[in-house]
Amino acid sequence: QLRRDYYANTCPNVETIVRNVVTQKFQQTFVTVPATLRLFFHDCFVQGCDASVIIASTQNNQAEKDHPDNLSLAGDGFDTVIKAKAAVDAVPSCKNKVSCADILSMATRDVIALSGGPSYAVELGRLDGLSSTAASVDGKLPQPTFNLKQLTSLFAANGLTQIDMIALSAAHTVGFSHCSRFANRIYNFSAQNPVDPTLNKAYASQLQGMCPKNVDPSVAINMDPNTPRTFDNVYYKNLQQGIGLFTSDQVLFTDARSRPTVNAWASNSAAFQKAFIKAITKLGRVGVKTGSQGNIRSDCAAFN
Ligand code: HEM
Ligand SMILES: [Ca+2]
Ligand SMILES: [Ca+2]
Repeated sequence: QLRRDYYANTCPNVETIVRNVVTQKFQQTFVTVPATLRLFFHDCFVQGCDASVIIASTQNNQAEKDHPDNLSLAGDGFDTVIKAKAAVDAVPSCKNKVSCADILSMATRDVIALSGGPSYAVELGRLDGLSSTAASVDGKLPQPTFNLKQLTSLFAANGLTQIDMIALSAAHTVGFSHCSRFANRIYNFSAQNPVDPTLNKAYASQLQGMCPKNVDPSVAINMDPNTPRTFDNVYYKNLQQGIGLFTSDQVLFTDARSRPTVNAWASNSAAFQKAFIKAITKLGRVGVKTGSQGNIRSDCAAFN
């Protein structure tokens, strides 16, 4: 029931308003890109794309954003949505007409384009959800230690195919990770191999240099060491070289069932972009709320 022209009558300029805010925020900090993109993913996989992840905790409710899997969501993603919402609501005819879930979908489309990724038309018409609990996040988000089967089944639970999963994983072509998320691959990996043998040797020593054993837990490193600020298919070229940061990245090349797709997209950026657009459009349809299942929040971080 999502439509491209959902706001044509109520707020015809909404896409321009959001894009202007996102562009301004992007000029202030590149972190806007990965932060917004990951926020969209973590929203859609928990209770659907309904901005439940943006709700702040209160005395009576521990919200999704305070679940351990969401604590590393960067503040700039939340800030982008809050600022875009304020700009939309500053237009009298648009006030309280556009959902936070749709603003996050538009902002995600915009950050992908701003960082060199594909442009696409975004579907609209999501309502904002009426609940957000930390408990509801349990088991809903993929872990960096996941193997192909685990990744595929979690994405399948959201109506996404293995191909969609491989395409969406390319989001790791931008952004940062804290050292703890892959430390198991560079220290004490197994009895036979102190370092994960699927990791490129030079990259492994580089990672050990940036993430020494007792590193400050706030240290974060680029996930794509080659083009960290460009949304591109270098993600797949890296995997071919053993330069996938997480087990869940590298397994896409290590596992013979997904390797052909990685190889195809490493050598064909247009094919990757097409698959990515298809997959992120499907991601945006997950668990969409309509009618009495949701509403339009006046403050994205609080229920009305
Ligand atoms: C396939 C399974 C996935 C796993 C296991 C996974 C796991 C992770 C982990 C552990 C981090 C590092 C967080 C930190 O230490 O701060 C991360 C970062 C990130 N993830 Fe994923 N992720 C997956 C899929 C996705 C998808 C589908 C998207 C978006 C479409 C996405 C977007 C991002 C972005 C943009 C970052 C960087 C965030 C930043 O720099 O603030 N990830 N992911
Ligand atoms: Ca959600
Ligand atoms: Ca890149």
